[in-house]
Amino acid sequence: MKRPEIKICGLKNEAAIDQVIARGADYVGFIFFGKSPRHVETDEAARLIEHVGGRAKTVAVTVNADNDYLEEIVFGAKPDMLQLHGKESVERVLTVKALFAKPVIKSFSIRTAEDLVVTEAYEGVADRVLFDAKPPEGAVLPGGNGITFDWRLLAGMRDSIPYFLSGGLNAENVGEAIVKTGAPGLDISSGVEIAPGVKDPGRIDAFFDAVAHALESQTA
Ligand SMILES: O=C(O)c1ccccc1NCC(=O)[C@H](O)[C@H](O)COP(=O)(O)O
Repeated sequence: MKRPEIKICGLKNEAAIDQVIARGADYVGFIFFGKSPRHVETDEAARLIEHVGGRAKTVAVTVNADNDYLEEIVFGAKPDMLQLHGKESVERVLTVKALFAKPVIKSFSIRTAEDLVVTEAYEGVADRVLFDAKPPEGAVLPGGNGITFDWRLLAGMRDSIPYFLSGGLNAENVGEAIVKTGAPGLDISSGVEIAPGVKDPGRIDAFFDAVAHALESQTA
């Protein structure tokens, strides 16, 4: 089985960035959403992205951001990619790509099979898609809620589109997620934290160890 690409989201300091990259993260995500405990200001993100220094792809995660905010992020922080984690339409994704010339990851909230149907319209429009769990009613955050969805819904997705499986992944369940979905990408945030917005070295190591173990078991 091919090793899935791994994206660690919601990073806020150099030590956690260095650790996840050393352990093999392919993408590191920075949250630009004021209500999130993982939010980073643009100047802070610029420093962190400079610190990454090309060792992993850097992703700016935004939620229904307007052009002014995207411009501030793109030119201020200089991420490699934009993640659109709100209710951005196909047209909005096309506009963002045309205006800012950055690859786009479009996120979707998934609970039922119908939630996946709408994502088809974005094929060939978004560069990658990310399937996250639908937040609970009344949740403040559209992502980073640490909840899973029914991975069986992804049956048949294996080859059709490069996607990240996201939502509630952690060291305990990532092996099962890999086996059940064969996802080409995995995305995790709160599963490697000890408190909202606080990444934990032990949990980061446990997560990467669990991924390695699952892949070894597959090839054995
Ligand atoms: O993580 C946040 O606080 C967040 C806030 C607003 C929009 C998106 C956000 N996270 C985006 C991600 O890509 C997370 O990694 C994804 O939702 C999975 O989070 P988790 O279930 O905690 O692993």
